[in-house]
Amino acid sequence: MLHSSYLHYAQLAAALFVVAMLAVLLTAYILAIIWARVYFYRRVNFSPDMLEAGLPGVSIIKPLVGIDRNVYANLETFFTLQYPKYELLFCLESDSDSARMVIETLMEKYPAVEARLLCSPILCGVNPKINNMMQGYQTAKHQLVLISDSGVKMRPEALADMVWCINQKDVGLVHQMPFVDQRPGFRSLVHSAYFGCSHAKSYISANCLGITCCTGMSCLFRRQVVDKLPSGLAYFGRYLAEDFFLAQHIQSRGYRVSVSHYPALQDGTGEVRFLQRRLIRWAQLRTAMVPHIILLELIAECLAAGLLGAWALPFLFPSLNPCACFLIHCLTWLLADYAMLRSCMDTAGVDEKPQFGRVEFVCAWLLCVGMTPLNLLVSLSRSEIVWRNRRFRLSWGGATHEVSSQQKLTNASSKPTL
Ligand SMILES: CCCCCCCC/C=C\CCCCCCCC(=O)N[C@@H](CO)[C@H](O)/C=C/CCCCCCCCCCCCC
Ligand SMILES: O=c1ccn([C@@H]2O[C@H](COP(=O)(O)OP(=O)(O)O[C@H]3OC[C@@H](O)[C@H](O)[C@H]3O)[C@@H](O)[C@H]2O)c(=O)[nH]1
Repeated sequence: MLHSSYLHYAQLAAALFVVAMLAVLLTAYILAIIWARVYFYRRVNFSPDMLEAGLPGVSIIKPLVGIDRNVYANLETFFTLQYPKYELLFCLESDSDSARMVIETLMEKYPAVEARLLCSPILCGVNPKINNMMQGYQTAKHQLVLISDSGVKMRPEALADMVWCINQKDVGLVHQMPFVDQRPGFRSLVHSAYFGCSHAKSYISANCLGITCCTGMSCLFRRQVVDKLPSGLAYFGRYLAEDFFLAQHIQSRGYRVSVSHYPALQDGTGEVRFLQRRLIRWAQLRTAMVPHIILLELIAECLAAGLLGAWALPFLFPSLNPCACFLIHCLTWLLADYAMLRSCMDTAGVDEKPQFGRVEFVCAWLLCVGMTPLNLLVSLSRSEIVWRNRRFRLSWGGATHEVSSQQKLTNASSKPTL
């Protein structure tokens, strides 16, 4: 008797906790949607003083391996940036890389843009992206450095925006929230539904709470802060999640990390299974660095939160039907996700009209809602990370070692710096 009343009180407490948690999640989600609607695509103007003093130069490092989808069109956007002073540093892992021809064609088409092609990666750690970028970093002329992944497209005004953000008080790093270039097709919609809904919700909430959450696909930072480390950017070569540690380092030096008004436009036309592999890899990185985060992510997802709600609400209000609670929860989540996606799109500009229908969106959304918890669970079951033909093993905290490499740095043995 005593035992069953304890059980009842424990269940009551758990149900109240779940309902309170769902209310917090919903409120946080609504705030994140409003934040995105107000913040993204806001036009900024440089102060006359700053314009008079001259805008700072930016060295843009583009690490490239092979040909990505739409590589020509995406890279071309870096030759047409509306910014007065920048250099492009294309970093290849070998001079026979297939991306070389594309870059040379673009360099010929835009001779006025300062651009260099580098093909001698510097082996300084396990992270192949850092190894590749170091050749550009060492020769970069400017104090502001932008790391920009190969598959990212840049709007003409985005670089100026990032420079404006980094010139705010105490800002040491500015990153673009990963999003997707709006293209027709179901694959692109799945990418948009993932990055514009579930990912945007976590990314924005974390950043608004002051939690370091920075993806290295597009981030601008002050070189002088990184160069305080004896080996500079090379220091982060020991981690696979160099972006997380870079942002942490910059914060530890007393600088703020801020989000650009323009999300990063990834290509998003790749196959869904590749997106899934990438998300599993990212989840593996997060698990190694901040293990408790995965539990939080799982319960902040639509399905888990819905199942918890479908138990807790009828427990508190026995007249409620669990199935109805679950369906209403999913519908609310779907509408919130759609609102978030629209907030991440430039509704007043180029993306004014979505290039997809409602039914298509619901299908893509269902796929993402099912895929996200599955990815998190798969990530927990794996001990090795595979990234572009290389296998790695992570230790708790994020330090990494390579298990095997099928694709060695071509120049590794011939350069004295390696
Ligand atoms: C409606 C509100 C829902 C809030 C749910 C918040 C739950 C998750 C909170 C933070 C997770 C953010 C994940 C963003 C995606 C990051 C993508 C990624 O994995 N990128 C990696 C590769 O580029 C990168 O190396 C990882 C960087 C970020 C890791 C995030 C660590 C956050 C640590 C937070 C710990 C305290 C959480 C307390 C939250 C209230
Ligand atoms: O072996 C490699 C792999 C990748 N890269 C470059 O690194 C960039 C990102 O590569 P991918 O697109 O494969 O990977 P992701 O988009 O998942 O990267 C992301 O996750 C891991 C983080 O360390 C990265 O900072 C982040 O950009 C590309 O520009 C790619 O060309 C290399 O230079 N060498």
